[in-house]
Amino acid sequence: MRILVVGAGATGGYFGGRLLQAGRDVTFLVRPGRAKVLRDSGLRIVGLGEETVLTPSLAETGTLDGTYDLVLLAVKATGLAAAIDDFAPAVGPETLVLPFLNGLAHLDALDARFGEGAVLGGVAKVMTTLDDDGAIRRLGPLQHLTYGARTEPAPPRLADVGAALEGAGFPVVRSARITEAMWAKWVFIAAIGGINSLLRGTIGDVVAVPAGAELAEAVVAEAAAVAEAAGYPVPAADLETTRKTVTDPAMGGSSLYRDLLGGHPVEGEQIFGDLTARARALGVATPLLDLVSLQLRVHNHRIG
Ligand SMILES: NC(=O)C1=CN([C@@H]2O[C@H](COP(=O)(O)OP(=O)(O)OC[C@H]3O[C@@H](n4cnc5c(N)ncnc54)[C@H](OP(=O)(O)O)[C@@H]3O)[C@@H](O)[C@H]2O)C=CC1
Ligand SMILES: CC(C)(CO)C(=O)C(=O)O
Repeated sequence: MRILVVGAGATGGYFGGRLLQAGRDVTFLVRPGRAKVLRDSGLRIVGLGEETVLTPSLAETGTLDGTYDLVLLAVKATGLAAAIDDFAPAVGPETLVLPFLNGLAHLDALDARFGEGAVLGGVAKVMTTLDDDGAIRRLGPLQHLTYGARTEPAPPRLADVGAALEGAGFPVVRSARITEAMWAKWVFIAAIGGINSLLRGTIGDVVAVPAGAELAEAVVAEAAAVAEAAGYPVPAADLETTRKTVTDPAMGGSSLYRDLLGGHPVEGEQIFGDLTARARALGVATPLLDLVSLQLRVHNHRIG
């Protein structure tokens, strides 16, 4: 199966790199800056005692000249529209697109361009970031992909997707309820990122002070209430994982918090603006998440 990874950053670079290591047919679609780093230094995965250097196959944007079987999409939401235009030449009648962006907003844009049947649902959990020198740094052991069809019947090539992703050194789950899984991840990331942003600290910082853990639980409860009202209640085990994570003294920050601290644009509208808008439409009060959403809007406005 020919796989095109769009976004060779912390998420796409990590999972794409693992697939490459496992011998899969992987090409990374990259823009000139990232292409230079990957050509000069290789695709490096570091941290947790690892120093892996891979030689990836690259396609620069604007040079795609054939279709792929599977597109793994891992760009920031802020770059989604441009990325869609850039990888569109790789999408033929049989291509499946598997996005790993947080939230659900990206699905509308992908469905509109490629058709709902071609767009799978996906959830990535991984603790990685890009170092200043372009290496993909693991910050913790978490690594997990979930994927599934959003349409009935499932696309015939879904089984091939499983075969392509499995056995590459990270757990992969095919979900029959992928939209529910995406909501559960949305609650997870909105809770972690919301707590980080609201209190300007890691989860460890927050739970170290009196009333910190209570605030963390309150943010989880708000996000979970929206998912429930939307018809996708977070399964009890996932909710428990989220609660444990946001009260874990060893837990750090989300990628959104790292972007916030670094003065970069954040996925505020996609993770919080969309969630709070849905909450309002459903009659669910989300005062804490509203504040996060507004705060991130101000941040994005300030940095321009
Ligand atoms: N980091 C994490 O731990 C996790 C992140 N996520 C989600 O995954 C998504 C990606 O995040 P993350 O990996 O952190 O982001 P990064 O910024 O690390 O990586 C995004 C990559 O996409 C590339 N890119 C952007 N536009 C294009 C384009 N048009 N063509 C080719 N490449 C492009 C960027 O390259 P360039 O150098 O050219 O800008 C960059 O390398 C987000 O929605 C995030 O919320 C989900 C789970 C975990
Ligand atoms: C919390 C985490 C690491 C889980 O994958 C995440 O999604 C992010 O930082 O964006």
